[in-house]
Amino acid sequence: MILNGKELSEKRLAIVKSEIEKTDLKPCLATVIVGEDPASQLYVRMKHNACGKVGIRSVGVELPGDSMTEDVINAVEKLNKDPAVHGILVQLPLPRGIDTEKVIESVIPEKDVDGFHPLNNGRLFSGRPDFVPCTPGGIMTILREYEIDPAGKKAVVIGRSVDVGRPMAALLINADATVTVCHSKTQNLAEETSKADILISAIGRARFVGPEMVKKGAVVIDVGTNHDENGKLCGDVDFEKVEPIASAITPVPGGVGPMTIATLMENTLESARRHANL
Ligand SMILES: Nc1nc(=O)c2c([nH]1)NC[C@@H]1CN(c3ccc(C(=O)N[C@@H](CCC(=O)O)C(=O)O)cc3)C=[N+]21
Repeated sequence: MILNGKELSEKRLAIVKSEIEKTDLKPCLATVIVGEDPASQLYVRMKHNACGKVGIRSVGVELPGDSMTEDVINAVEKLNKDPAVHGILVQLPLPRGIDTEKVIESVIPEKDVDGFHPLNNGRLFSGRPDFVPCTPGGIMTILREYEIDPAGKKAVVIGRSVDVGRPMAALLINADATVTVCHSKTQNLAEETSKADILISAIGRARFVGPEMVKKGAVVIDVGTNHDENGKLCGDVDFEKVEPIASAITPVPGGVGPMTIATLMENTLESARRHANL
């Protein structure tokens, strides 16, 4: 079975749209982008497009690539204080030289629709999540909508990043899975991944996960957005070879990526609701 993130994201976006139309909420997402990385510009554009589709207002702050940490924090603090702004997203990665942790901590947790602030992280890890990071949040929505219950299953996450691997592990723990987190220092990765009932790959290497790493009947979730040697967009998983042995698998494109954006819209709507005490 192919887990159609594109289709599911459209369904979720339609729900967000109708919720906004039903209320007189005027949700607003602010994005902050530093420098001119074309991939980051593309992602931010996609987020603004999604806002436009569902009726979320969006404002974009663009700072030069040679900005100092303080400049970025100043921009964030303006948005913190602006009552019309409900969500703040600082596009990552930030240019080298900028203290990413400091910038993330400058976003007030109430507007942290990315779920990257340590307070929201801590809440997630203590089992009382508030804003959940959009990629792992979107993956949990995929699992729920396709009625894949992680409870009691063995889940293996490859990657331990703050934006994907770590919160993914926390969400799966909260959903009663038995969770293993693998990373660059893991010895015998294939031995670990082959035990997974649910395998989540967030490595960032084109077609790295082959069939020898996957148990027959496993659910395979591919977070990778890579380009292969021909410049073709592909995931971490060798889809052609893994799809036949998986019971369910997300494609790239059209899997996790669109769900990331849909979850960002949901988080922004939720923030606007709270702001209005609805
Ligand atoms: N503060 C912050 N929050 C993020 O959520 C964040 C970020 N920084 N930095 C970069 C990553 C990456 N990311 C993606 C979102 C959508 C797709 C997506 O929709 N991809 C399409 C394909 C798009 C294409 O054609 O390249 C798909 O998979 O179908 C991919 C990647 C959000 N990120």
